[in-house]
Amino acid sequence: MLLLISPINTEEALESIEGGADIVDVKNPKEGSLGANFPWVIKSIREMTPKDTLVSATLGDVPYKPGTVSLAALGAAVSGADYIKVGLYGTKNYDEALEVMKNVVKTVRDYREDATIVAAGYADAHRVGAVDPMEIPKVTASAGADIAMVDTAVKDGKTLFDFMDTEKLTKFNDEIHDYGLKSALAGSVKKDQLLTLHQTGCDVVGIRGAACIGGDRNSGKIHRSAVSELKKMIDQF
Ligand SMILES: O=C[C@H](O)COP(=O)(O)O
Repeated sequence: MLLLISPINTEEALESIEGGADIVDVKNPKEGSLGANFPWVIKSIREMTPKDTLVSATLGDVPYKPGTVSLAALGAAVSGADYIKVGLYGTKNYDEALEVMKNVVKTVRDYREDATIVAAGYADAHRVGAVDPMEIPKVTASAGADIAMVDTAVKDGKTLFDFMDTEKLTKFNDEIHDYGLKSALAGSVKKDQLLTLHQTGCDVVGIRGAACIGGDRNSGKIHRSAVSELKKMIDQF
């Protein structure tokens, strides 16, 4: 299982890198769960990150506007993101989510064929009217994307496991693996939940809060000691 850490600026990116993150995921929590950061922040973080470490960028909790989202995806790719995450927030169902993802895939592949494209749904989709997370593996495969992800839309202390139990998470992971693709899971994940996530077959775990001093994704700052503790735990599995 790979460790994806979500910094908001170059200072936190350095802590993520020094702590041993496998993927440095540039994010802007002020704009939501998968809030987008600015192109120059993505560019600076790509420049400071070792070449063999992937840099990811979130496009935001996106609306059902395939054109707008495609342009955002191109912006992330041009800024140097290797890994592009789309939060399928404003898409209410499979068809809408697929339409957005197909256009993102076409846009990004046209610019950079080897970019990794992530379709992210929300475990608590019912709270915001978004597409059912169990549709995400099929959306990912049908759109030609690479990774099916689940995060939580509302960061109010509830974790991924409050909305999806291990049986459901295992089903999600099995389904995306059956397509020959990979899974990523996030949602206020705590260090004592890592083993369970690994056991469900998760390929990438996404973390911000638990990598911050004090464990708060908004008021805290990512620190290398917290990142390396998470990394050491994962490496033991
Ligand atoms: O992509 C993963 C997210 O940044 C997870 O953030 P969180 O651990 O604060 O829920």
